[in-house]
Amino acid sequence: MYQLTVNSKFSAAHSLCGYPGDCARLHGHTWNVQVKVKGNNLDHLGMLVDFKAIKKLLAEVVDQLDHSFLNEIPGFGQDGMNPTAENLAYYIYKKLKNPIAGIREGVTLQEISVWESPDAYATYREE
Ligand SMILES: Nc1nc2c(c(=O)[nH]1)N=C([C@H](O)[C@H](O)COP(=O)(O)OP(=O)(O)OP(=O)(O)O)CN2
Ligand SMILES: [Zn+2]
Repeated sequence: MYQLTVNSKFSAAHSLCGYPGDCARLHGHTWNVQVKVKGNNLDHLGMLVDFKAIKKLLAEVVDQLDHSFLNEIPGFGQDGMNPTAENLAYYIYKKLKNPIAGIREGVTLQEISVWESPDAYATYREE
């Protein structure tokens, strides 16, 4: 099995609804995002998939989050999920699962990790 990893980041504000502390107030982070893709077979170039293809798909999602107020992004906020690192990892996973699978047969999205700070991150994968 081969595994590819691509990293990106974005800056965004959020507030955690119901949080019993200062994270309920408006504040921001530079969020680091990591995509892991897996598959068993390489193409004629010796690639699982071109890193550029993963970077392009990730950029499409990240660009929508960059310099946003996450609570206002559809799927988050009062009628949706609290914008925690866990829920951001889930959100990005759901956005990327099908596009990644569409790059090439046998290639699947393995997991998404989201860092809220250098010391704390959450990972979502389907098991
Ligand atoms: N499991 C989670 N716990 C927390 C999340 C989260 O997304 N998932 N988020 C927060 C807040 O967003 C908070 O802003 C982050 O706080 P923290 O990691 O503590 O970062 P700080 O920069 O504030 O560091 P300190 O060491 O607390 O000063 C909280 N928890
Ligand atoms: Zn926060």
